Formats: sequence, structure tokens, C-alpha cells
Amino acid sequence: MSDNHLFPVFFKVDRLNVLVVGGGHVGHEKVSALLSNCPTASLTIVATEFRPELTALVKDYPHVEMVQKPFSCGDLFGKDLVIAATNDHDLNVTIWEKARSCKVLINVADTPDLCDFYLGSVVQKGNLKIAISTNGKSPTIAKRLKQVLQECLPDSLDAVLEKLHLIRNRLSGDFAAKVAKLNALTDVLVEEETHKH
Ligand SMILES: C[C@@]1(CC(=O)O)C2=NC(=C\c3[nH]c(c(CCC(=O)O)c3CC(=O)O)Cc3[nH]c(c(CC(=O)O)c3CCC(=O)O)/C=C3\N/C(=C\2)[C@@H](CCC(=O)O)[C@]3(C)CC(=O)O)/[C@H]1CCC(=O)O
Ligand SMILES: NC(=O)c1ccc[n+]([C@@H]2O[C@H](COP(=O)([O-])OP(=O)(O)OC[C@H]3O[C@@H](n4cnc5c(N)ncnc54)[C@H](O)[C@@H]3O)[C@@H](O)[C@H]2O)c1
Repeated sequence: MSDNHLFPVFFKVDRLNVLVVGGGHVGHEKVSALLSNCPTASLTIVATEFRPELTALVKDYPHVEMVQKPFSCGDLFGKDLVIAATNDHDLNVTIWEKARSCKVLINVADTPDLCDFYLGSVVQKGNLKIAISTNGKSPTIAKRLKQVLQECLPDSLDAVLEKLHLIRNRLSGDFAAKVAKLNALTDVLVEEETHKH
């Protein structure tokens, strides 16, 4: 079995500046993914043409700027993350070269080998978020697994998280004592597993 060496992190995209180049199907998919995770994401979308569903989507988001023009290097200025999603492969490679020279992290939608990061398929239950990667092997399986988990994880999980958060804030004692108490309280969640060993 080959391993997945991607290191997952959760970005605060409302305090990073994200550039998406391309406003077609894929631009729309990536922008939807960003906004469904973070409605206040700070986004700039540069494209020569925008699909109507993308224009309709972003109109309710005040932190999204749409700029209708061909990509130019200056678009990278001040950006932290870039997604190159045009239908022009050579242009996507040029954007990658420029981003690399500016040390801006980039996702090139048509070339996994040029990506510094991949987008994941995301399960959301209130505060709980699970990101899935298939190492780029099958985004369709990532999507299906998301649907399965979204269905089978109970909505009440979020209430459990909120309760544990309250308890966490009320605990006194040193770090080790707090960890021990939180582990004891949640032991029931893995009880069967614990008893097996
Ligand atoms: C998870 C998700 C997140 C998101 O995009 O939000 C995502 N792709 C999704 C869907 C999807 N993408 C594609 C199909 C059609 C079926 C197929 O081709 O397989 C479907 C399925 C559908 O739409 O039903 C086509 C496709 N995708 C990539 C290429 C290029 C290539 O592989 O060369 C091509 C071929 C283009 C072509 O042939 O022209 C590449 C990538 N897609 C990734 C993520 C990264 C790897 C994630 C991982 O590790 O699994 C990676 C590497 C880079 C990136 O894009 O970040 C999202 C799930 C949405 C959800 O959760 O509902
Ligand atoms: N990673 C993924 O999830 C994924 C999924 C499907 C397809 N793809 C790949 O993504 C690419 C884009 O596909 P699409 O369906 O969105 O294409 P599309 O034709 O729907 O959209 C292309 C977009 O690129 C813009 N564009 C073209 N030249 C430009 C320029 N010089 N400056 C700025 N914008 C420019 C167009 O205006 C348009 O908005 C394809 O190469 C496809 O193979 C990736």
C-alpha cells in the first residue's frame, strides 16, 4: 500500500488573501468550496469571463472581489494562496512559475504535480470539520466518502463538542490534570475499543 504524505492543515481564509484565476466550472467549484467553509473568506477572482452561476454565487459575499481581465503578474501581489483554474494549461504553468518566485502557495487545478496543496472533500457538522484526501487518486471517492460521513455522523455531535468546550474552560489544575479529566470524561466514546485491549 502506498502512503499519502500530504500534511493536513486548516487555513483561516478570512485572514489570508486568496486569488483564484479562472471563472469557469472549476473556478466556480473552488470558490464555492472556499465560501461554504468560510463565508467571510477574503477572495479575489481574476478571469476574462465569469460563468453566470459564479457571478450569482459571489454577489452575497462582501469579501469577494471579481476582476474581469486577463491574468497579470501584479495579481499575485499581497496574496497568500493562489488557485490557477484557467482552461489554458500554459497560462496555468506561467501562474505557477510566478507564484513560486513570489513564494505564494499555489494549487494548479489541471496539474496535481504543480500543486503545493490540494483541496479536500469536507464533512461539516457545526464546529466539527473532517477533510478527506485520496492523495489525488480519486476526487470522486473523496466526494462519496464525504456524503457517507455527512449522513452517518449524528448532528448532536456539535452539542457534545460545545459541552466539552464549556467543561474545558471550567477545569482547573495544571495541564496534565486537565488532560486526564477530559480523557476520563470522554472515555465512554472509545470504551469498547479500550476494553478489547
Ligand atoms: C475533493 C475536491 C475538492 C474541491 O475541489 O473542492 C477535489 N476535486 C473534487 C471533485 C472532482 N474533481 C474532478 C472530478 C471529476 C472526476 C475525476 O476526474 O476524477 C470530481 C468529482 C465531481 O465533481 O463529481 C476532476 C479532477 N480533479 C483533479 C483533476 C486533475 C488531475 O487529476 O489531473 C481532475 C481531472 C480534470 C480533467 O480531467 O480535466 C484534481 C484534484 N481534485 C482535488 C480535489 C484534489 C485532489 C483531492 C484528493 O486528494 O482526493 C486535486 C488533486 C487538486 C485540487 O483540485 O485541489 C472535489 C470534491 C467535491 C466534493 O467534496 O463534493
Ligand atoms: N482540480 C479539479 O478539481 C478539476 C476538475 C475539473 C477540471 N479541471 C481542469 O481545470 C481546468 C479549467 O476547467 P474549466 O471547466 O473551469 O474551464 P472553463 O472553460 O469553464 O473556464 C476557464 C476559465 O479560465 C478563464 N481564462 C482563460 N484565459 C484566461 C486569462 N488569460 N486570464 C484570466 N482568466 C482566463 C476563462 O475566462 C474562464 O473563466 C481544465 O484544464 C480542467 O482540465 C480541474
